[in-house]
Amino acid sequence: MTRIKICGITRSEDALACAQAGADAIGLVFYPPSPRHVVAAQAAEIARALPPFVTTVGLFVNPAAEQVEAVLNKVHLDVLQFHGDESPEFCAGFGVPYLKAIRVKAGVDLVQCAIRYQKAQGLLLDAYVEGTPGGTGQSFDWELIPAELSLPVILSGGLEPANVVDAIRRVRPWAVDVSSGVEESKGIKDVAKIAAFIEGVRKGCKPQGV
Ligand SMILES: O=C(O)c1ccccc1N[C@@H]1O[C@H](COP(=O)(O)O)[C@@H](O)[C@H]1O
Repeated sequence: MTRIKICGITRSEDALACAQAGADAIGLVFYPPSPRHVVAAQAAEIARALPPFVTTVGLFVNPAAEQVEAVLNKVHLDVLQFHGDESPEFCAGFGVPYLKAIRVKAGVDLVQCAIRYQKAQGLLLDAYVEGTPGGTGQSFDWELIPAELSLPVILSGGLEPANVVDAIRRVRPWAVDVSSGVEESKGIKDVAKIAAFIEGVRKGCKPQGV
């Protein structure tokens, strides 16, 4: 079954709703310009509210190493997600597994990206939108994803209940990641959309016609 990460959680009740609906991971955004930004104390409270076996992912965009260390000292994060121009050495420097986000547009060599970030747990593929590092609700052309990559693919960018079945059937990613598509407003999740999204993932994983 394709794993599910729901990102941009700002409230403990939303984190719990994700877990209860069957999400495998939640994402906490440590990027101050984002409308989904959380401070460390808030993130620690959200992480503590989670039941066992739900992974917490911390998202950063071109952070200073001290910023990541400061968050790690206060919040239990299982995985780091780097969404900027961080080098492989920087990403690997915290002793915590990481995902590298790549903003996909025509001409991006994803095979080379997977080789460059070979120590990552996976490549998270998001839409390239000029001037915005992510969380845009925009999707990209999934045909740009090579059939074979040396890292697991986490598909993101504009996923929502209405397109996730097709996304899974076409891309067959290791995991999907959604933020805008399950929101009621920026940073506030919609429980019905989360349930519909997860149902869509399950449907997309089944053989067609079942
Ligand atoms: O969520 C944000 O505000 C954000 C800010 C900066 C970088 C990434 C961000 N979110 C991530 O973007 C992708 C796609 O999100 P969406 O579903 O299209 O809204 C996802 O990985 C979010 O975690």
